[in-house]
Amino acid sequence: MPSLPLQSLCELCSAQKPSLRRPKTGQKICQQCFFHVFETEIHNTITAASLFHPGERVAIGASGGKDSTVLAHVMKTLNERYSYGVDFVLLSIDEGIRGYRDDSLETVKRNQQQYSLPLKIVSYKDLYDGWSMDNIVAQIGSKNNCTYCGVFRRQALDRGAQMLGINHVLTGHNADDMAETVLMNILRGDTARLDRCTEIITQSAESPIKRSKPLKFAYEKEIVLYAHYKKLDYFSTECTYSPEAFRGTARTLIKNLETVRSSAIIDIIHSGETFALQRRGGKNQAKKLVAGVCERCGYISSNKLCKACVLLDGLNAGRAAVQISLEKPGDQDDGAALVRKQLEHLSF
Ligand SMILES: Nc1ncnc2c1ncn2[C@@H]1O[C@H](COP(=O)(O)OP(=O)(O)OP(=O)(O)O)[C@@H](O)[C@H]1O
Repeated sequence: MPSLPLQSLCELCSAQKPSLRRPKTGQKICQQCFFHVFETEIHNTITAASLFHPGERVAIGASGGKDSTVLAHVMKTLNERYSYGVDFVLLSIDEGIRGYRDDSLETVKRNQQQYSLPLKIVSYKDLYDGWSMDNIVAQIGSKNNCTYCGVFRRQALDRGAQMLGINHVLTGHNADDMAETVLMNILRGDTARLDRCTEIITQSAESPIKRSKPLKFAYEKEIVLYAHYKKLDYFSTECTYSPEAFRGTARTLIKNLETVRSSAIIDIIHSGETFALQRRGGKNQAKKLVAGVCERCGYISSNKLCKACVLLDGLNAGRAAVQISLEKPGDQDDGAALVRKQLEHLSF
């Protein structure tokens, strides 16, 4: 029997017919090899960063979307395959967005059964004086709502983890998200954030909880393919409230770059990781945060009030505008903030 031409076999195993072209490398490979390389790359990311230790309890931030569903599936698979000895728990935040989060939480509840993992759901309403995102948008409109949601969700994930006695939360941020963030920080001239945005593990003085991103090098297109071929149960509707325009523009740019050069996503992350940022004589050095507690809610904060309580004060007082500086120490002299300061000192 004549042998098949080489290109009609999987470029990795040379045994099976290829069923897809791998977005990250362009290789034509079979489904089994795709599963294997996708999972193994995540395992390598985990071991290179020593992300877990045996006996550790770790929460997976589970939104029901493709990224965190794939994350939960792969973490369970690798934990069993490589005996990490980690005790995983699904942790979901209910922001209170009707027609979006209520439906995606139903998906997480099914995932809980499918993966036999415990699930904890924490809601904004319970944590924040009865405010849900639907109520917040009804009061402030749809313009700044992502700011509220971001501050509240970050703290809610921490608080949920604390309720579970856990100090490590995984999120499903992928390589595309990370490349977008690098690009946004460059475009904003935000060198302080640029310095740390590619780190796989982050922990701030404002939180006792460690965050990590095991999908940091996983391409979004591969996550979608993996979820599709594994027939994972996930929720694919976008949030009903307005997305951040700046991030959306950076996202489109990344996607366009990817179509002409598939390695662009990894290349941007690599650049972000290896930039040597020039320090300006201590001017750009981060002020040391002194961790204290919020006078109002008692949660960790480096200011008198934590960011969530500052926002809640505004909401409870019926103010619409965001009265909060979301800058981190060291950011003050960068980009737009720097231009603003220079303009303030101009005299005519
Ligand atoms: N409501 C939530 N509850 C728990 N974790 C969340 C929630 N929203 C976001 N996360 C975590 O933060 C990560 C990034 O969230 P983002 O809002 O950017 O969603 P995404 O990129 O669409 O991810 P996904 O596909 O998992 O929804 C998610 O993968 C998840 O781990």
